[in-house]
Amino acid sequence: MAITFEKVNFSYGAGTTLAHAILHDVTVNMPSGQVTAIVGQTGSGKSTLVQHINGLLKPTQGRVVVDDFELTARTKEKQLMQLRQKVGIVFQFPENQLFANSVLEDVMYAPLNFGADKAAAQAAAETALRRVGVAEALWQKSPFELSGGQMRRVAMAGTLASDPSVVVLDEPAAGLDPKGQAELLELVLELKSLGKTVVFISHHMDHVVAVADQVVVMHDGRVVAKDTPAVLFNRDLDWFKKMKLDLPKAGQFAEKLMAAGMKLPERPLTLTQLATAINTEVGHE
Ligand SMILES: Nc1ncnc2c1ncn2[C@@H]1O[C@H](COP(=O)(O)OP(=O)(O)OP(=O)(O)O)[C@@H](O)[C@H]1O
Repeated sequence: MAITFEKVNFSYGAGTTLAHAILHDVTVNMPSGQVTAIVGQTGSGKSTLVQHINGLLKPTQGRVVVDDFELTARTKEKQLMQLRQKVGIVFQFPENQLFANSVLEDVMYAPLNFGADKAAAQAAAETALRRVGVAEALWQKSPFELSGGQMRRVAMAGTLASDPSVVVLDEPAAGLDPKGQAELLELVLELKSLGKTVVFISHHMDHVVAVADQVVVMHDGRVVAKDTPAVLFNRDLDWFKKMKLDLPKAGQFAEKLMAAGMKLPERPLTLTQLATAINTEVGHE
């Protein structure tokens, strides 16, 4: 499912004296079945942008089209269920997304909410928990007894259990160790191989190099570039400094991949290749 932003402007508190304009004339498309990474310095509007994809936020002006669904300032709350069935989102702070007494119950919520019966919801939840690597021993525990990395995986399973066509991940690598990061990237590639459209926000340029088909760069609420990683990371260093993006690390990562005999467009990588490359890059956020 393709996603298109057309001249989207967004202000928190629109129409009040506290209006705070965040997105300015954002026009960008995220092609169906591909992985789009959103990068940009902190506060550049990345989370605000992606929260438009499932209608958590609505454009103050302009429109967002997801497949055949059109989201505008006039879209009614009750129409949003249709959009939310297509789009699953995992938030930056996944603990805010967990609520039930047990991990399994938590992950069953979305399929139940979208009309699955209990047996089907449980089967979907179990498949999703296995896919994201949550051990069966944890399924009856309270989600709040888990580590940050485990909570993130449960939140991810909760999103995948209803089999959305579009998966949006807001900084999914936060709180994951290098092995977890490599597994996450592998999951992103697996979602792509299942035909899903994946949008992920990242501060890890190495992750972006590894899995993104295209990279959207945000700066002060505007989209300032949309390129393939190979084209983007060949830009002039001063441009990256201006955008406050950590290119040297991405460059080193790309060099390491190439030294290991891989060309940038040559993907997917294996889990071992990703883990090796990421392990040598530990130390940044
Ligand atoms: N609920 C809100 N009300 C008012 N302003 C907000 C709200 N949420 C975010 N903002 C402001 O919007 C701007 C963009 O925030 P956003 O979270 O979209 O940036 P980001 O690029 O995702 O940042 P980060 O990388 O730190 O997560 C920031 O100036 C932030 O202070």
